[in-house]
Order: sequence, then structure tokens, then C-alpha cells
Amino acid sequence: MHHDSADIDTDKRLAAEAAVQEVASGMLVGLGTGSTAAHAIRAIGRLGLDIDAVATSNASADLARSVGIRVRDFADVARVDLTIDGADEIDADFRAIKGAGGAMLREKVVACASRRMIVIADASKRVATIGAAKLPVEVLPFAAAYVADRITGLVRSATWRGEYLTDNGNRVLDCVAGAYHDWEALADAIACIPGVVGHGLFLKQVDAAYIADRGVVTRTERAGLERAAASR
Ligand SMILES: O=C[C@H](O)[C@H](O)[C@H](O)COP(=O)(O)O
Repeated sequence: MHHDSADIDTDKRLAAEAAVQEVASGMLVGLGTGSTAAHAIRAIGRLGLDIDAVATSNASADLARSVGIRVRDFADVARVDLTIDGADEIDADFRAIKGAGGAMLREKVVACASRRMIVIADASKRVATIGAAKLPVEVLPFAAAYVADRITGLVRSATWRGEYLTDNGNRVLDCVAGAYHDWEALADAIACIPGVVGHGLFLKQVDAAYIADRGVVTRTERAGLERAAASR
């Protein structure tokens, strides 16, 4: 059956609406970035709960404020209760690739600060094993040529995302890793290059996923528990 972009956007919204049911008054909530996270931010706004939030991008901070969510400066925050964010790919081992929107560094920091991190997505993001999506690497502009040269030895291809700069003022190298056997080793090797500020491999941060497939949302926990969370 044909599955068009309107259906995919509905699935993004359904996954977001199911996940925000975990938000409760008094929480400090981490807000992700991207089209799926935007659905979550609008849904959290509609809940009208007494929460504080931190945002993983300037765009998400602006959207959150526009729907009445109190946004704190993350620079003053060490711990977050719950973060809800999208992903470009997520596999059965809860490994994810993030950063098509360029927000992966702040997303990684906020995810690591979070007691619980939920990925929300439509089913097109669910893969058997990560690696087909572009793996974005955030690079200090000063180190651009050096980092590009070093990265070339680690991945199949690496291409600058034009003149694009992240919210942190850094450049992005979009890499194709392909089917990698040791993702931990690749993540460490990339992170160790001086001038690399961050990258979009999330190997350990994701605790749960809400994936919507043609109107049916399935929640999966890293622990292995699975149940149908909602349906259209
Ligand atoms: O930098 C962007 C983020 O990692 C997004 O969460 C990711 O790209 C997914 O975005 P979307 O929900 O728009 O597909």
C-alpha cells in the first residue's frame, strides 16, 4: 500500500503524542530537534503541565516558548529527568544515528544528562542495523582540513555539509560509515580526533523507542519489554 509523506507525518505525530504521556508535572524535560521532536514539543505544550524544559537547538527553544513551555538555559542544568528526541536511524540494539538537522552535539549532551531518553520516530527510521544514514560529525572550523583528512581513513566517504554551521558555530562532515562491525571503536576513533567536537552516533544513550507504523505505535524498552502503546 502506498505510504505518502502525509501518512509519515501522521506517524511522527502519533509516536510523539504517545511518548509525551510520560511527561509529568515537576519534571525537567529535554526537548529534541527535528520534525518529529517538533510534534512532541507542540504536544507537551498542549498538556499544559507545570514543567521546565531545556532545548537541544535554538529552533526547538523558540518553538517551545511559542507554545508556552518554560525553557531554561542548559548551561545551568546538570541533570534532566526525561528527554524525547527523534532519530535518523534506530536499530534493534537501540543504537541510533542522529544529526540530519545538525543538532547532534547538544542532543548528545542533553541525552547523556538525562535519566531517561526516548526516541520517537516513524517506521522508516527503524533499521536492522545502523549505517545507511549519513553520520554527521561536528568539526571546529579551525580544524576542518585536518579532521577531513583523518576521517577519510575511518569511513567510506565524508562530505562537507556546504557552508552550514551548527548552533555552536561549527561545520558538519556528513560521513557514510556503511556496515561497520565495531561501532564503539568507530565512535571512539572519531571522537579522539582533535578538532572533532561531536558526532551523531548514539550507541548507549537511548532507553526506549516509540515507533509508529501506519497508525500503530509500539514502545520498546532497551530492557526488552514491548507493548502496543496506542493506535489510530
Ligand atoms: O539534528 C537533528 C536531530 O538529530 C533529529 O532528531 C533527527 O535528524 C530526526 O529528525 P526528523 O524527526 O525531522 O526526521
